[in-house]
Amino acid sequence: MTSSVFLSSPLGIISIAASIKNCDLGTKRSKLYCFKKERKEQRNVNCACIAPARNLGRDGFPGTKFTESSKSENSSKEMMHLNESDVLIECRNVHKSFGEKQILQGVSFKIRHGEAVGIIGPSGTGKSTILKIIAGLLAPDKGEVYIRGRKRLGLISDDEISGLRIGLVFQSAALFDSLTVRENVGFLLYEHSSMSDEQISQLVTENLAAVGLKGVEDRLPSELSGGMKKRVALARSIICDITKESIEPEVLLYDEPTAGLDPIASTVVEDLIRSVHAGGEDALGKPGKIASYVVVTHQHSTIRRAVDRLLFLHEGKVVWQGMTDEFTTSTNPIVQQL
Ligand SMILES: Nc1ncnc2c1ncn2[C@@H]1O[C@H](COP(=O)(O)OP(=O)(O)OP(=O)(O)O)[C@@H](O)[C@H]1O
Repeated sequence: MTSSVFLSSPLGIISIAASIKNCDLGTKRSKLYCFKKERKEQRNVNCACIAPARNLGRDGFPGTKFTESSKSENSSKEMMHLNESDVLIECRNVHKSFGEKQILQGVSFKIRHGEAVGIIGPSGTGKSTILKIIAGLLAPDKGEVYIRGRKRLGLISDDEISGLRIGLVFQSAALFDSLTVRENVGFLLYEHSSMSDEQISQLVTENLAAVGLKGVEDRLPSELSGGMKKRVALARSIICDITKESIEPEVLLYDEPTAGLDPIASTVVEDLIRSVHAGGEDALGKPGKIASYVVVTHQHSTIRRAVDRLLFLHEGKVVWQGMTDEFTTSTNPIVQQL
């Protein structure tokens, strides 16, 4: 079993994309090889993501007091999950600091097979950081991350064995500017599969259709709307090598997938997130393939439409968790302030 983490960060991408213009562009594969080489050299830049300001300030919860009882509040439905074998990802007592700044201070939670989980909380509380730790882009200073019961040591590498694919979809669609939609969506397959260009091209078309896009394969990202870019990013995260004998389950991590979209475009993306999830149905009427997903969001509509269970992160800790319906009906003062 092999693991794969597909990630694209908002930082560094533009300079990398610009630099491939200097490469000798021949076939898609040589173009992408050249692109990958540049990307590898700048990987440290890619991983150094600093989240821009969001619609909630750091003091978005003035006067909020988190009591011990609220900290320990757990959803009764959450507690009903007793089967440990369906846990795909577990964070146990995760700590992370940047310099003197303590960001995560003992975060613990589990993501189970089939779940649609949202991570909410004030800006700067470490939501994106925990996604990057799950994805293996950042290592915790203390605490552990378990992938299907196996402790992950350090950062993820292409050779690491985990039996789980983890995809990370950043808030900016983070498409490679100089690559066409086809090359963006098929990127991993051109790089890591033995599929022919024609097979990949067909699969790209199918996956684009699954997110409701047709006839955009030859366009550059600059020729797409914001909502279309997010769909392309989604297609890129769900595509996989269908020639492999066994395909590992995939968990998708979305970092503010609807940020910057108008309400209608947000709804489309929220429904797409649902549709590619197991139990959902994509735009072609086929069952979704994603085992579980985690969404970091500030958007109420995303919480309502795309998520079943919520983790509330505050000052580096999970201070409340529960099902979405409990969130919307809760009389808990912490929840009410969102
Ligand atoms: N690579 C890094 N180096 C230094 N500081 C960082 C780094 N990554 C994140 N931070 C800092 O850690 C804190 C948490 O960042 P993070 O992006 O995880 O917060 P967030 O909860 O996702 O915020 P937002 O809701 O605004 O996206 C911020 O103060 C951020 O500036």
